[in-house]
Parts: sequence; structure tokens; C-alpha cells
Amino acid sequence: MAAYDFDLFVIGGGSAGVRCGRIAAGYGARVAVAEARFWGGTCVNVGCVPKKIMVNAAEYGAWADDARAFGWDIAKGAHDFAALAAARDAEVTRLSAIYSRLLTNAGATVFDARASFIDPHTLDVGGKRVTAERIVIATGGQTVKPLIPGADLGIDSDGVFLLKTLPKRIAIVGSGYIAVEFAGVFRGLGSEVELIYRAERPLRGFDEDMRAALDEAMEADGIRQHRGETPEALERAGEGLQLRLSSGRVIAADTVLFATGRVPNTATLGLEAAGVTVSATGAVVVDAEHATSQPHIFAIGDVTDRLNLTPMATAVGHALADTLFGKTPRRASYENVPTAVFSSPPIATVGLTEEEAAARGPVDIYLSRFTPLRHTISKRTRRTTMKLVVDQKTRRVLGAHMLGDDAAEIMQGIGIAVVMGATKEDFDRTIGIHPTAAEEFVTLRTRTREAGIPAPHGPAGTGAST
Ligand SMILES: Cc1cc2nc3c(=O)[nH]c(=O)nc-3n(C[C@H](O)[C@H](O)[C@H](O)COP(=O)(O)OP(=O)(O)OC[C@H]3O[C@@H](n4cnc5c(N)ncnc54)[C@H](O)[C@@H]3O)c2cc1C
Ligand SMILES: NC(=O)c1ccc[n+]([C@@H]2O[C@H](COP(=O)([O-])OP(=O)(O)OC[C@H]3O[C@@H](n4cnc5c(N)ncnc54)[C@H](O)[C@@H]3O)[C@@H](O)[C@H]2O)c1
Repeated sequence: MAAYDFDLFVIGGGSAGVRCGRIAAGYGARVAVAEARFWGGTCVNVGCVPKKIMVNAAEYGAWADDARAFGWDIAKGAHDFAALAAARDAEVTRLSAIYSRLLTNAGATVFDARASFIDPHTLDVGGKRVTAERIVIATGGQTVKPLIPGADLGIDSDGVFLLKTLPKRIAIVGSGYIAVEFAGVFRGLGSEVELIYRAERPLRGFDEDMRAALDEAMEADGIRQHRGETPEALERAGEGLQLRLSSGRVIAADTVLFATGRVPNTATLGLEAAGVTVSATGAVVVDAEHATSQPHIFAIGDVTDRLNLTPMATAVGHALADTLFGKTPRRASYENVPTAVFSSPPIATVGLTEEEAAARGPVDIYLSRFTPLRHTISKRTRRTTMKLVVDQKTRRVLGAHMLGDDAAEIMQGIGIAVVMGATKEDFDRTIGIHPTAAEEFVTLRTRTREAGIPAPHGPAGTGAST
């Protein structure tokens, strides 16, 4: 008889856990996965997928307006928020079911239950004792609201997907991924949007040229930004709400969205009983192999609070299953991970920002700002910014950044080149696809400046598509 009920027990059926459990089961391991809330986790249920559907919905509104300039006689009409919510929720339900089926089809056992540690090899799974030789913690994260009076009157990103109607006025606190994405969504659907944040520009940590370009684009779209502000209290005011800010300013809104970050889901896992160490922020501490302070217990995905992105979570889950059960030990790289912010317009990036690169040595900057052909016709104020950060000595492209339509779609291919170590000359000898915005990445002939000298944000672009 086997010493343990399972070879591998995965806690959490999100992006990381499902991939790890499915691949391990495919290698013949006896695998179980427990999911307390929804199969597919954050990304499928309250993250990437329903968010992107709302981003798409918002885009259609602007396209309907643009269409007239191209000769279409289109009456835009009113947006039906309930119809969007129904289509979105149906897709989420479909995908969530697929995630659970992926596991059972691979031969894994699934538990619709919360799991927590009793001891290093034993779990309480919905009241049942289950033992496993190895355990993977893949419990993801959850939103946090600021500790201010009345915070409960506001919603978090999960709450966005429960809204029954479009708020006429929405105040969004924060300027990270979630805040700027939903600012674009709600503005595009027709809400009055107030964006309140502590910094001077949105998206801390991103390349400064992208931050400046997004700031400008949001202003052009009518998103009202309140920079250098901290929320102090949220109160009811008649039918609506009012948010008091540190400056004394008061923002009136129907809905207040706190997009103020996420914390790892570790508080109720019984990690002390397992002897698993967590950081001051509650993230499970792991080594390069994703092993915790207990060598047979691993942690993957957002619960480790490293790069909190779905493709990173699945890559790490897959590599761990290959390593433990597939006789092919390997690690997923955290270097040069492409990412996109689905703001309006979107930003996509791979590699180092100008600031990060310049801190390592001399770099050249190639920058282009232009109005894409579509918008020379539509007359919508919609500029594209593209940028390459190039190592002066090796000529390697250390970073590529773009704000503009289709940035995420374009950056995936650029990401391959950067991961492969392409030089600026490799980019230059690649023939462009014409007429596209993407071709600008291979026609940036003239060095704009050496790093450190600020870019002018004037109207002129250097690109052929200007
Ligand atoms: C609004 C929003 C938009 C996003 N958009 C994008 C995007 O466009 N692109 C992108 O790459 N990333 C995006 N992300 C981030 C992405 O969703 C996460 O990085 C990803 O879901 C992490 O996967 P995970 O498996 O680590 O955690 P999760 O997907 O959170 O899965 C963890 C699962 O564990 C379950 N669980 C927790 N505790 C227990 C327990 N004790 N027992 C059993 N089950 C438990 C939870 O219910 C959950 O289902 C977005 C996130 C949010 C919030
Ligand atoms: N497109 C994508 O890939 C995508 C989309 C959404 C989320 N995500 C992932 O989810 C993570 C979480 O997103 P997020 O936007 O919630 O977090 P974030 O950490 O990116 O941004 C949090 C924002 O809240 C602000 N903030 C924090 N505490 C505050 C307080 N007390 N008062 C006022 N402001 C406060 C921060 O200054 C920051 O602007 C992201 O870091 C990202 O990894 C990815």
C-alpha cells in the first residue's frame, strides 16, 4: 500500500495549480487538486478573461465613432451593460468548467473544497484528512482595500464583475495595472471617470516615456486624474458616495473602485503547522526551484508574489511538474517576460526600462511617436509611442516598449527577439510589414538620444508612419 494518499496534492485550481496538476497527472503521478472557489482561479473568473471582454466592449464604442470617418453611416445608440455582463459571464462559466475537466481528463482527482495544513504531509480538505508525498501551494492572491473609514462602501476588482449597471460616475483609486485598465473600460463605456493616485504619473515601475504617454492619452480621453492624492474616507452622500482626499478635495461618485493591490492568500492555510516560511507581506518564500522551507512543499504563482501574471504562473507550474515527475528538470525564466497593460490605448513591454538599463551601463534610445494611419482618418486623438533601449557596447536590444493600438499583439513577437538576444542591427535588417504600426520597430534608424536625457513629448514623431 502507498505510504500517502497522493504523490502530489495541489492547493488551488488557478492558472498555476491546474497546469502543474494536469502535467504531473499526465506523467502518471497520482495527483489531487483542491479548489475552494472557482476552477481556473483569478484569471478566468475575476481577472484577465472577463476584464479583456470588457476592454473589447469599450473599444467597440470608439470604433463606432471612428467608423463615420471611413464612410459608414452608423448610429451608435446606447450601450446595453446587462447584455455585455451576460455574454461575459457565459464565457467565464464555459472556461471555468473546461479547467476542471482538464484535470479530470488527465486522471487527477478534484476536490471542490478548501484545503489547509494539519502537518507537513497531511491536509484538511473540506473536513477530510488527505496525505500527500509532495504538496504544491498555488493559492494565488486577493485584493486589499486601504484602511480608511467607509472602505466597505467601495468595491474591489472582483466587485466590478458583479455590477448590474454601468456607473454614471466612477472614482478609481490606484494607478497600477487594474486601475488604469478599468479607467479605460469605464470611460470607453461612457462613465465619468476620476482616477486618484499617490504618484505624479500612472503605472509606477513602467518606462517613463510610456507613463507620460499614458498620462497624456488618458487626459485626451477625458479621464480626470488626481495626482499626488491619498484617499482619507468614503461616505454615503444621498444616492451616491463621496470620497475625501488628502488635499481636502471631495470626489462625488456612484461607485468607488479600490484598485490598491493584492496580497498572497496564505493567512488561513495553516502554514505554521507545515513549517513553511512566509515573508513580511505573507508571500510564501521559495528558492530557485520553487521549494519552500520544507523541501517536499512547493509554491507557485501569485502566492509567491514575484511576477503576478498568468503566463508566468502556468510556466512555473509546468516546469515544476516536468522537474518532479517528467525527468526533465528545468526552471521557467523570470527574465525578459513580456507583459501588457490593457489600458486605452494599451501598453506592452519586454525587457528593461530606460532607467533600469541606464543603471547597468550606457544605452542608446530609439523613440518614435506618431499618429497611426487609421487615426489620421478617424481624427481621434490617438498617438502611438514606440521605443527601443539598446546597449551601447553590445548593441543588444535590452528593452522594447510600446503604447498604442495592438501593442500587446505586436510585443509578443518582439519578445521572442529580445529573449533570443537580438541586436539593434538584427531589428534593422528585418523587413517591415507595410503599412503597419509594427514596422516602426524595424525602421527606427536614428538614435533619439543617450539614456538619461529626457524625451521631448512634442507632436513630432520620427517614424515613417508619422
Ligand atoms: C482584475 C485582474 C486582471 C488581470 N489581468 C491579467 C492579464 O490581463 N494578464 C495576466 O497575465 N494576468 C492578469 N492578472 C493576474 C492573473 O490573474 C494572476 O497572475 C493569475 O491568476 C495567478 O494565478 P495563480 O494560479 O497563482 O492564482 P489564482 O488564479 O488566484 O488561483 C488560486 C486559486 O486558489 C484557490 N484557493 C485559495 N486558497 C485555497 C485553499 N485554501 N484551498 C483551495 N483552494 C484555494 C482560489 O480560489 C483560486 O482559485 C489579472 C488579475 C486581476 C485581479
Ligand atoms: N494586464 C495584466 O497583465 C494585469 C492586469 C491586472 C492585474 N495584473 C496583476 O495583478 C497585480 C495587481 O494589480 P493592481 O493594479 O491591484 O496592483 P498594483 O500593485 O499594480 O497597483 C496598486 C496601486 O494601488 C496603489 N495603492 C496601494 N495602496 C494604496 C493605498 N493605501 N492608498 C492609495 N493607493 C494605494 C499603488 O500606489 C498602486 O498605484 C499586478 O501587479 C499585476 O501583476 C496584471
